[in-house]
Amino acid sequence: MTALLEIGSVGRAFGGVYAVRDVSMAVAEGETRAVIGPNGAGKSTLLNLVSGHLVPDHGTVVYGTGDGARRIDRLAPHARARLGIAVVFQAARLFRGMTALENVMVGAHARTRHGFLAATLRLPRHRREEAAIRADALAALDRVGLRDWAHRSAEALPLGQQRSLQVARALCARPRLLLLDEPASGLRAAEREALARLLEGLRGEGMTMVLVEHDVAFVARLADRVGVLDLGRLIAEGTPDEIRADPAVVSAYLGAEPTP
Ligand SMILES: Nc1ncnc2c1ncn2[C@@H]1O[C@H](COP(=O)(O)OP(=O)(O)OP(=O)(O)O)[C@@H](O)[C@H]1O
Repeated sequence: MTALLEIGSVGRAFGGVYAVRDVSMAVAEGETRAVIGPNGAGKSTLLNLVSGHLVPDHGTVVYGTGDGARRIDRLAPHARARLGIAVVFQAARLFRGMTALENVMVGAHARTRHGFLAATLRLPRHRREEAAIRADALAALDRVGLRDWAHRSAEALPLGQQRSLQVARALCARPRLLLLDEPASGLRAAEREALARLLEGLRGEGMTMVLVEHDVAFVARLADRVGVLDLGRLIAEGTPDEIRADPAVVSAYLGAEPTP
């Protein structure tokens, strides 16, 4: 197995209390890895340690393969984004007053040389790049089923489609590693189904994903392997079937003893 992401004994405390404690995890290239656990288990904290929105108190985060593998745990989020790490946040971080298309185009600017400001100023030499980004953004919208919404206001979209829009924005940055923080939370059954299909499609294309979730059924369907956090510690790791049969997981996460 070639690991694309290797988390080594990371710890992060808030006010003296560890939210993530001594967690190690290797995610193979092309793998879909889920991280589950009860409220406050440290799932979002762990994801933020990978995205760069938090820096670990100790431990390492190594990203890349072969000669390209490097420590990223001190890099700022935008630097990690440039290396190919994209995030779909739980709360829709959409730019208000912008269309769906414009919101997705912002994602593509993470990988371009000139950046968003230069593009916004519409300097002549950026116009060609801008046209390419626009085409990419339209393709990403198409990919997530939102092509017809391209010119509508992003904030007018229902929650499920706002989530899909965030996936489109992340894809437009052409990520090598996609991090998703509770993507199914708050979605209605039909929206959840649409999202699961979209993520299954990405998985089929070999995208490496780390997915933080509450919903065990959602995870079981998508993940190659599942890590279970409880009180900041990784208490189990395995395939969805192994995890569901693990007594430690059943008692910690499902809050019940396994039935005999
Ligand atoms: N910025 C912060 N400041 C203080 N405490 C924090 C911060 N972020 C997280 N924590 C604490 O760290 C612990 C883990 O939180 P985290 O959000 O990572 O858990 P989680 O598993 O994602 O929970 P949930 O499923 O409820 O989102 C919690 O006790 C939380 O209160």
